[in-house]
Amino acid sequence: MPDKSIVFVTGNANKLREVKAILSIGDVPIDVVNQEVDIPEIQGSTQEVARAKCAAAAQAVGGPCITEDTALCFKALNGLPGPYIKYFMQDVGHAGLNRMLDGFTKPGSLEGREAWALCTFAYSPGPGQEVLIFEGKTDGHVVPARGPTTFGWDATFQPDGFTETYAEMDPKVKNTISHRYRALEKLRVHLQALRKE
Ligand SMILES: O=c1nc[nH]c2c1ncn2[C@H]1C[C@H](O)[C@@H](COP(=O)(O)OP(=O)(O)OP(=O)(O)O)O1
Ligand SMILES: [Mg+2]
Repeated sequence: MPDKSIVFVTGNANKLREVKAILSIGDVPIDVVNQEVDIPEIQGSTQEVARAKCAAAAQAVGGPCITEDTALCFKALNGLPGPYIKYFMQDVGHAGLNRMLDGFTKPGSLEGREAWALCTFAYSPGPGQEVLIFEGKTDGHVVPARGPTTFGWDATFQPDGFTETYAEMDPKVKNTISHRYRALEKLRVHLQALRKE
């Protein structure tokens, strides 16, 4: 890669902020340039959705790029809503997501409310070229919303090992344990190897 920047195709300003923050730290900081292009998202597994989106994004920008797909997966529902969490969140909100799990849970207990946040970064070297996938996962529970409701389902996801939801914790802490951070640590290795080519 001739320069030290990468094009991130996303329309989500919160994602962009976290990705910039995470990739700006480290031995070899990576500069992220945003292009906001509306890319259609297919139905399928998280990896199928991610591959198709990145391939279409590379066509749209005419060069190398990364895209990112975030899924929230409920254990009791065998991984659903998964990649469709955006539409569930929009239509039923935090309270509705909680209610979906009430039938699996004893009142006041976290048992049955297990969930994992799954982040799938995809990298395309350019239009028509093979897309690479980098995944990161953080386990936790779905809880009644606590904290600011500015970013998706952050207020309703409590990562394991913490008493705070993603929304309540210091963003710096979220960025060291999140699904996004874990996926970016893998992507970072790949991008650094490309620079040495
Ligand atoms: O760390 C997160 N904490 C809480 N909520 C989150 C997070 N990361 C994504 N989200 C939300 C945004 C969207 O409602 C859905 C993913 O959908 P997803 O298609 O990947 O995102 P998007 O359409 O907003 O942006 P993009 O232009 O990159 O496709 O989960
Ligand atoms: Mg999207």
